[in-house]
Amino acid sequence: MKNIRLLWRLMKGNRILYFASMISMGLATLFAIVSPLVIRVTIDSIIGNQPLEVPLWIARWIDSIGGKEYLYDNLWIPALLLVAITVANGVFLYTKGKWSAIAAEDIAKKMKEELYDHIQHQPYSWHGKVDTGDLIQRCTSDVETIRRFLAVQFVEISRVIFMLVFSLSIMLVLDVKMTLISMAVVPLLLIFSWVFYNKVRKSFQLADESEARLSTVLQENLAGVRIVRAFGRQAFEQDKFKERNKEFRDLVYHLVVLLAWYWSLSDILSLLQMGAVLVVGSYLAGTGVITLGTLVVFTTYEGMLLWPIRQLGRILADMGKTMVSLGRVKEILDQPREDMNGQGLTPTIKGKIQFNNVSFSYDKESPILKNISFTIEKGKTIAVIGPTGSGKSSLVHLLQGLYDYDGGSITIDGIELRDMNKQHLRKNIGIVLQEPFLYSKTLGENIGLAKRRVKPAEIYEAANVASIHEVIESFEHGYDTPVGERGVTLSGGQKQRIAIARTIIQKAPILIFDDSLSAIDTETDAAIRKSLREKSEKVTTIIISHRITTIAEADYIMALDQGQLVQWGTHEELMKQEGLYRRIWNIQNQLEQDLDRELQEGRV
Ligand SMILES: Nc1ncnc2c1ncn2[C@@H]1O[C@H](COP(=O)(O)OP(=O)(O)OP(=O)(O)O)[C@@H](O)[C@H]1O
Repeated sequence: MKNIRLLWRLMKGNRILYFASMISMGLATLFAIVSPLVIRVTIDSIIGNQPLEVPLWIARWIDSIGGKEYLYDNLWIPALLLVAITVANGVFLYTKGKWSAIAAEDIAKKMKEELYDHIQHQPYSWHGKVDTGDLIQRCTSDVETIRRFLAVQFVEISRVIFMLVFSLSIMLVLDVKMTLISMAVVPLLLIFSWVFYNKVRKSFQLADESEARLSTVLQENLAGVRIVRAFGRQAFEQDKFKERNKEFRDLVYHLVVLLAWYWSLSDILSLLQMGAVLVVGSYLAGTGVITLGTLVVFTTYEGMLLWPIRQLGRILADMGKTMVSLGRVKEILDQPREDMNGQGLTPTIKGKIQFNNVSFSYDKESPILKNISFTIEKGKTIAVIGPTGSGKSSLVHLLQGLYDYDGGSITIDGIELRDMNKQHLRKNIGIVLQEPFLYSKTLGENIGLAKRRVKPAEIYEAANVASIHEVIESFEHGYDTPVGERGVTLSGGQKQRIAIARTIIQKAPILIFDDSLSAIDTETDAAIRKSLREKSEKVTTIIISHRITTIAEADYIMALDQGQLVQWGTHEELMKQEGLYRRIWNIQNQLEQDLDRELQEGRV
C-alpha cells in the first residue's frame, strides 16, 4: 500500500496524461467490441432475413438510405464501416500508447532525479554501509522496471476491465447460457494468474538481489584491478564471478521455468474454453437457438477476452516485480537525509578549533577516540602523528561533521559543531585525501571544481602553490588535458598535488591534509608547505603525516595512540620527552643517516 502511495506521488504532474490514456484505452476497446456486432447485423439481418436489432437512430438512418435491401445491394457500406471502426480503434490505441509512454518517461526521469538527489544528501556513514552495486542497480534496473510497467502494463489493466464490462454486458443481452459457457474458465484463469503472481514475486526479488551481487563483484573487481593483478587473484576473482553468475543464471532459469508452466497451462485452459464455445455455439446455431451472427460475436469476443485475461497474469507478475522495485527505490527514499540546507548556524569561520573531552565510536560500542582535548588557535599549523589505526582520520571525520561524536564537545570559534549547518561547515574546511579522486574532466576543470565561476588565473596560482603548474604545462594540451581513460595517467604524487590545488582554490579558513603529501617527495612537500604558509598565513592547518620532517615544522604536534592523545607540544618540547614522537623521530632519522652513509659510500 505504501508502495502504491509512492507511485501515486511520483505520478504527480502526469496523472491527467494517464487519465487521457485510459480514456483512449476505453474508446479503443469500445470500437473493438463494436466491430463483431456490425458483422452480426450484416450476417443476420442484411444478408439473412432476421429483423434488424439496432438502436433506433441507426434503424432510422438505414431507413433513410433505402432500408436493409439497399445495404444488401451495397455491402461495401458495412465493410467500409468495419474499416472505419478498425481505424478508430488504431488511432485510440496509438494515443493510449503515446500518452502513457510520455508519462512513464517523465516519471522515470523524476524518480532518477529524486534518487540521485537523495543519495547525494545521505550521511557519509550510510555510504560506508551500502553496497555500491546494489545502489546502482536500484537507480537503473529498478527504475527501468517501474518505467516499463507504467509505460505499457498499467493501462493494460484498464483494457481488461473495459473489455470485461463491455463484452459481458453485450453477451448477456445476446444469450445468457452462452455467456456462462464463455465465462466458465475466466475465474479459473484469474485465480491461476493471481496465484502465479504471488509465487513469482519472490523469485523475481531473488533474481534481482542476485543480479545486484553480480554487479558488485564486477564493480569491485574493476575498481580494485591493480590489487587483483598485484596479488595474482585473477583466478579467485573469476571463480567468485562464476559462482555469482551461476547463482543468477539458476534463479533466472527457475523463473523462466515458472513462466513457461504458466503460459502453457493457461494456453491449454484457454483453448479448452474456445473449443467449448465453438462446439456448444455451433450446436445452438444449428438448432436455431442462436443466430449465426451471434455465434460469430461469441467466438470473436472469446478470442478478444481470453488474451487480455491471460495477459493479466503477466501484468500481475510484472506488477509483482514493479512492487519489489518500488520497495527497493522506497528503501533509499525513506532514508533520512543529512540536513544540509536546513537549520544550523552559518557563522563566518575564522578557524579556532577546540576539542573538549571528545569520545567517539563508529558502532557505539568499541571506542575509537577517547577523551580527546586540545585547542588549535586560528592560523596555526598542527601535525597529527600516530600509528596506523590510532584514530587520526576519525578525528578529521568528526571535524567535517561526517559522523557525530558520542561525548564531549567540538567547537569552531566557540560554536558547537553540531549546531552548525553541515554544508557551511564543509565549505569552510578544505580537505585533501591520501588517495584523491579525480573526475574524467580536464586537469583545469579538476582543479577549479570547488568554486563556481573560477578564473583561469586562480587555477594557475593554485597549481603553482601545489607545485604542479610546470608539470601541467609540460603536457601537450596543458590545463585542457583530460584525466582518465582517454587522457593522461598521473602518478600518485601528481594526483595528490592536483587535489591540493583544488583545495587551495576553495580558500577555506581550515585546511586538512589527511596523509595527502605521502606520495610527494620530501623536497616538493617542503616547497608546497612553504608556499602554502606564504599564501595562507591565517589558515588553520591540520597535517596528518608519517613523515617526520613534515611534522617537525608544525606549530604544534599531536601524537595519538589507540584513540588517546598521548603527546602535545612543539617539536623541541616533544624531543625532550620520552615517548612516541621521539621514538618515531629516532627511527626515521636513523634510516636517513644510514641512507646518506650508503649514498656516500656509493652502495646505493
Ligand atoms: N567507517 C568506519 N566504520 C567502522 N570503523 C572504522 C571506520 N573507519 C575507521 N574505522 C576504525 O577506526 C579505527 C581508527 O581508524 P582511522 O582511520 O581513524 O585511523 P588512522 O589513525 O587514520 O589510521 P591510518 O594511519 O592507517 O590511516 C580503526 O580501528 C578502524 O578500523
